[in-house]
Amino acid sequence: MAEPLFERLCLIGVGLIGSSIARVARARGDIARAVVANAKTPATLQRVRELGIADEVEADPARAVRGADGVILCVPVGAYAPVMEAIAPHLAPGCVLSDVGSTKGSVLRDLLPLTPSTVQLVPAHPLAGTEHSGPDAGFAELFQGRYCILTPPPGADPVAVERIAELWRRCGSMVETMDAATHDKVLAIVSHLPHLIAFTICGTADDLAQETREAVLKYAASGFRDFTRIAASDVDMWRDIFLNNREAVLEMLARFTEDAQALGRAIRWGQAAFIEDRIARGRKIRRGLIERKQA
Ligand SMILES: NC(=O)C1=CN([C@@H]2O[C@H](COP(=O)(O)OP(=O)(O)OC[C@H]3O[C@@H](n4cnc5c(N)ncnc54)[C@H](O)[C@@H]3O)[C@@H](O)[C@H]2O)C=CC1
Ligand SMILES: O=C(O)C(=O)Cc1ccc(O)cc1
Repeated sequence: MAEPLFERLCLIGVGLIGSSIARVARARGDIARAVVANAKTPATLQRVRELGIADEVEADPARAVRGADGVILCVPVGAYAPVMEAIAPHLAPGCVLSDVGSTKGSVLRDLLPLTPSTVQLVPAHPLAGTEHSGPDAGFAELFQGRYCILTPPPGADPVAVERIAELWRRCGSMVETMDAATHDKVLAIVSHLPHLIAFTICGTADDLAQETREAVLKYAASGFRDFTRIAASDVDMWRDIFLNNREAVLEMLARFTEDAQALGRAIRWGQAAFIEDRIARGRKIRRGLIERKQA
């Protein structure tokens, strides 16, 4: 077996993503010699102890990071600033600081100014997840065959970047690198806008008159059901994503609204060719995605 990448890997937050990393580390043995878990609530800490997925469980984030050569923030992105304030003075020299957050410009904004010069910041975002949250929701196979995007700041130490890249490869992921602004634009359209639409459509259905709403729930076929799956996602996490990728989400929402209104107009005026074109584009994109997966 290869040498562990980290002697002491500290996970701040052990929900779906943090506990999945802990599970992979436990299952493989070549990611960290010891995993230290920190969480906000005593209930989560207790559950992590019961699950036996970490070597140490520590309630105080400042104590948790002491002596760690790797630290990964696995909390909602809105919690980064206060968490970083608490841990920054206690990060060991030479430590690699990473994260798994869904927005990346905000990570540089919140972490870089407080990162000691002896610590290397290498942000990451595994494009893998579910609508479930908490330590019980995690599983070791979550990252397998999925992309993980690294957004190292300009001038990042290539050795530190490679260490985080190798961590994700050992989790089964395909690693890509891009700048934070590009990441945030791409994710706004492929992930953040679809969630915004799902939350909204469920709210719209819920606002309908009692009678209609009941019929919607009773006859919910796959279209509406697919939206309800992602609309079941964690409230804190998604509030923080929207607030921390504001510009890109609003830009994609504006484009989407314009396009949706154009389709609405075509329906109003009976423009069959326009409607057919929009549907055909959707089919083409879906086919392309499936072909890429099979290739
Ligand atoms: N859920 C998903 O599908 C994915 C989530 N992410 C990102 O991963 C991060 C974690 O998400 P999940 O594991 O899904 O969330 P989760 O809700 O399952 O777990 C979050 C953890 O953070 C802790 N926490 C929350 N607020 C905190 C605070 N103020 N201070 C300290 N700890 C705090 C919670 O106690 C919990 O242990 C988020 O930044 C999210 O954007 C990235 C990829 C996929
Ligand atoms: O459950 C789903 O469909 C997801 O889209 C999961 C997800 C949520 C947030 C991310 O930043 C990445 C993946």
